[in-house]
Amino acid sequence: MKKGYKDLLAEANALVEAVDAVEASRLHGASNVLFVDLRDPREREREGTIPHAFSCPRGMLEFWIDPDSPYHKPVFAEDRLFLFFCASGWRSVLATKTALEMGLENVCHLDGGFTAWRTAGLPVEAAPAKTKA
Ligand SMILES: O=S(=O)([O-])[S-]
Repeated sequence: MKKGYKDLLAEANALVEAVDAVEASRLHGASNVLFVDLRDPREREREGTIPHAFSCPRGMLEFWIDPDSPYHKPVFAEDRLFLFFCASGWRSVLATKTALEMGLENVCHLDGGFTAWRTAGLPVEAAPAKTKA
């Protein structure tokens, strides 16, 4: 392996701002902060999510951020702090590094992810499966 996952994580951790669950809970609810849930829909349905989190499956991140992409989501063009989280913090630190490299300046990730949030006794809401219209 030219560069393994540990190398990628170390590089990202050196660059990216991490917030712990308590710090994240202080940011939660502020209108200029968007919590971005990178987990897959099945993880969200099984575990629930952080209230009002915006769901962006990790695989779509680059395409939803880039305004030149046909899949762009305007929410990523808003002037906000984007707080990325996943289950335990690996996907989110890599995703946050990517978001920074793409030009989003106001970004951080939740150290320990949703697991740390739930373990801290912070609020969780159900994330029901989307029903087809
Ligand atoms: O990417 S992960 O930390 O949720 S396993």
